[in-house]
Amino acid sequence: MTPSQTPPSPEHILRAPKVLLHDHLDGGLRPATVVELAAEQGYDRLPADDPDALGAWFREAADSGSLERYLETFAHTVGVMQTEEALARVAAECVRDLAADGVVYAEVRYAPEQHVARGLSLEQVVEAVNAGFREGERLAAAEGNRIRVGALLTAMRHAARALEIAELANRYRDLGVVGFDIAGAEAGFPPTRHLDAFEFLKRENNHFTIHAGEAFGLPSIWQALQWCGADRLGHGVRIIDDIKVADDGSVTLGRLAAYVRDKRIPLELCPTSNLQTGAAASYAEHPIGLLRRLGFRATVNTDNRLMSGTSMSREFTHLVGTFRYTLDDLQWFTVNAMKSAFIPFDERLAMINEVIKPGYAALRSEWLFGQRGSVRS
Ligand SMILES: O=c1[nH]cnc2c1ncn2[C@H]1C[C@H](O)[C@@H](CO)O1
Ligand SMILES: [Zn+2]
Repeated sequence: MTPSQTPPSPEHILRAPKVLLHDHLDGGLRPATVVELAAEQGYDRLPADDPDALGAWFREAADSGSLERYLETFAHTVGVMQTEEALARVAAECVRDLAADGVVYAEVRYAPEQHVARGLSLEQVVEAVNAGFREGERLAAAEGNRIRVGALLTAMRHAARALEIAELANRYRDLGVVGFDIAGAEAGFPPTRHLDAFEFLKRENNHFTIHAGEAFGLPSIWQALQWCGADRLGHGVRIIDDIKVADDGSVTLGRLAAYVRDKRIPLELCPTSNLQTGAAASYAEHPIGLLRRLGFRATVNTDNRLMSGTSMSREFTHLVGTFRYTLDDLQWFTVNAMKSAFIPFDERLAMINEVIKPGYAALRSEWLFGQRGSVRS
């Protein structure tokens, strides 16, 4: 048995370099931080004051089988992220937590319009988060975990501020913001409501992803790609509805699924989140297994670490346990994600060749030679 035939250990999964494209800043707070920020800011609506109980509350409340109910839990995180100090703290902790989990590159998203309830301007929100990200990168490096983080600015699809947020993302381009997104309830809020924002970004040669094909199916994916011109799909998991597997195992792709695969459209898959919102019934039945086999540009993501009680290592561990994935598979997902990032091509390539591939090669060689550090002794 070689490392290419054996599922990796939890320790190897933790240390494997990982890339995360779909993670919400307001979905990844430490429970203890929510409690402390609520006390500092006089937020008195938390459902629990003890961090463990609060963490359990978020996971259970988000586990409803409905995206709309899942989204209700964000009132409590957004509720305590209304000052520059709170935003910078949450952003710095996010980066340190991701880095400690072995994430080497991440794009973290949030909706600036949700953080202005106590008087901050959109610019102040973006600058506070950026400052927190830079501080988190510095602290993580000092802890021995190097990571690079870019922000994605999200507009809420039920609101009407998408163009304004797209313009904001464009203004902060090269200043920490690498792209744009829309999120929120999908059914009843098609992405074409925000065409002006997407057309603006295309004219500016900027990048965006769209949450599509999570709670609603193919029409949402089709609009996101063919009307709006999304570079990536947030989730996109319902593309499975356009794939037929016959009893003899033969597979037929519909026109849209074929387009997604042929054009190498990145799918930001979030397995645990999908189980909670009812988009998939179990890890074993999650479309990621088939999409990986068919060679779609599939990536693995956390979506909301707090609401899903997850991390990149946990997502990988579930997949390894379910599909017997090896280090080769984890490298494949990671390289897919790095290829799909919104930073410049030469920087993506350098991350792949200088960080990701050597990182996986080192783990394989450790496996072959027995134990950590034994390669040269
Ligand atoms: O999985 C999701 N689908 C749609 N919207 C989502 C998801 N996770 C988080 N959001 C929303 C709630 C957050 O407040 C917002 C910005 O991060 O994005
Ligand atoms: Zn999401």
